[in-house]
Amino acid sequence: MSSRSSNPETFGGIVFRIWSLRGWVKRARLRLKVFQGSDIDLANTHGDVIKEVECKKEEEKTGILYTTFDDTSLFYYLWTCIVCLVCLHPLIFTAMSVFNDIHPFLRSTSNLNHFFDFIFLLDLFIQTRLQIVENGVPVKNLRKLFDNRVRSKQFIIDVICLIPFHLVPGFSSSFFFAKLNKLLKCYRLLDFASLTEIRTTSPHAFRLFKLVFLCFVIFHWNGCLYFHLSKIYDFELAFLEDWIFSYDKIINPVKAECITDIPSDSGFCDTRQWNSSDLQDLSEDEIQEFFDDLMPTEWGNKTKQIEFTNLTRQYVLSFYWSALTLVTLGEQPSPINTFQNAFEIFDTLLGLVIFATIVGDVGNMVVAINLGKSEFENVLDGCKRFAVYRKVPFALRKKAVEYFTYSWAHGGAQVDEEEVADFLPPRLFGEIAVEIHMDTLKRVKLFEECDSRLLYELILKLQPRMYSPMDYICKKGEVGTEMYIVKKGFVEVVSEDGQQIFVTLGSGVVFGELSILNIPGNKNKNLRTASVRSKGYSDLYVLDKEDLWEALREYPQAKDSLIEKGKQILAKDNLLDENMPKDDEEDEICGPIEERLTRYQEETAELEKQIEEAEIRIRNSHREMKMRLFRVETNLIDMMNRQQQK
Ligand SMILES: Nc1nc2c(ncn2[C@@H]2O[C@@H]3COP(=O)(O)O[C@H]3[C@H]2O)c(=O)[nH]1
Repeated sequence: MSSRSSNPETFGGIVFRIWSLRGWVKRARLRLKVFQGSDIDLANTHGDVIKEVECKKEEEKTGILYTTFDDTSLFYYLWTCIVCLVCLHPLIFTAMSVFNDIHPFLRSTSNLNHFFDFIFLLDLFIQTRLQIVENGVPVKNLRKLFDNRVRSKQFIIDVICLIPFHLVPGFSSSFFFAKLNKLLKCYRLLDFASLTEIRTTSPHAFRLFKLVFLCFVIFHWNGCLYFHLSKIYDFELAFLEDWIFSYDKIINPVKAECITDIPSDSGFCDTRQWNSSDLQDLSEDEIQEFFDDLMPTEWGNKTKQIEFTNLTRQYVLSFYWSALTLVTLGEQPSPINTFQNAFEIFDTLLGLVIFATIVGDVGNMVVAINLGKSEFENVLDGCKRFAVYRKVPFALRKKAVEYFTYSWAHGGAQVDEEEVADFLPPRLFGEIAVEIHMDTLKRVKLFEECDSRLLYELILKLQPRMYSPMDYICKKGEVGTEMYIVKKGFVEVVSEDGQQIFVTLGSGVVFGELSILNIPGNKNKNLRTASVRSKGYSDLYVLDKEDLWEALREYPQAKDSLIEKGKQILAKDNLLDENMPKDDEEDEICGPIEERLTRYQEETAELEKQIEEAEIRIRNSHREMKMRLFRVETNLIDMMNRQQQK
């Protein structure tokens, strides 16, 4: 008996031990993770490593069966365009099925539906292979992509869209209900919009198109709903109720033609002035009688023919009613019963929202389109006000205004390069800058043999600047602080009084380098050796002396080659004295000793600050480490105590 009763106890004990051991392992792993911080990733356990290797193997497989799609690729964009075009079919024709005259067309094109379903099916497949980004890396593993898609809401929508409701009894008789599920696929239009937004170079035009399209869809559905309601009310009542879609609107123009054929003795000769309001006092039966008696047979037949034959007219009038109501322009026939009132109220509210959205959106777009221009105009106005306030001579004021006009016309003020540079990562902006400026820099003879890495460094430091006609860029005898590269236009090297032109420099030429290169033997030292002025409007790149030297410090060979070329120019002008004692180069580059001392002081202060911060960080992490160690130790002791107790 005792052995029997001890058995369950032993079993329970074993289970308990396994359970507590599992708990301990779990906790220990968790603590290890906390202790080790983010450096150790527990996902790299044996099982996960095997999984990852399998994933990698699968990703490496090639061939059409293993293709995945990148949502930023051109292929995916074009495919989205195709799907969106197919989506337009249910979006337009589901609502239009309220017009009976369109049914023959819908029946004749029913074969196309299979093709559209095929496109939707293919889209569902492609979506299951759409790459996702995990930890910044695109995932290409098919199983992962499939699992991810299947778990998304869009997958459910895609599946619902593929249900063939036209085969389901009860739905098959109505095009509207048979196609209703396909409308869900219109979420792909949003995908198309966001993809286009990224790709387009005319975002404002696209946003305007999007707005117009949205309005069209809302007007379209509202117009079709209005026509459907009129059908429910029965069109004949339109003679009594102006609100309902009236054939009168269709018939009147044709009626005018028919009336000419009506015999004068038919008692219907005054029909030219005929108006539905004349019949308002009559009952429905009386109206019917009136028409049965008075209308000539020919006219009656013609009216019947017109009924439901003029689809375009029906649609256009319904759309027109819808657009007028939704943009709350008014002047629509008044509703006469509660439902019509409710419908009108709903439409008016919807219209107000749409109207507010349109006005707001269009306003924003116009502001965005003109933002650059209005900012530019503000600056120009400010400049004019300043010139008037400071009594600037008319000729100078004119010159300033002309400069503004030229810089606007040549796109200088339209793009804020600094804003773009701040937003983009430095490397990427560097690549863009290289692409833009390299062409000019390569044409510069001075940089012909320069290391391409030096050119890259220089490009990032170039500043664009524009000069007006006859503007002096530098004057002889001034201290040189920057050098220039002509991007566009011409500059003239002239004598001090500006009367004699020595040489005219065009695109790709460098000037102003002699006074900043600290060429040994330069008689003018760091002073400009000539005056330079802009011939017409000229676009220049400006390179600061400090920036040039900072770059040259890293590339001594390039520095030597630049100095050698400078020497050649100076020798040509007899401005080079090889016997001149060599200045302390450091002094020349870095400025006078006081300046250098201030700079060193600033740099030391900055370094001290950094060291202090680093010390604080080390102390904090030390304290944290100690606490973690303490916790681990306590846990280990607890655990060992518990083990001993057991
Ligand atoms: N002195 C001189 N300078 C020239 C000539 N052609 C172009 N320049 C440039 O004019 C610049 C004037 O300023 P810098 O002396 O710094 O550098 C000079 C040269 O880069 C020339 O024939 N003589």
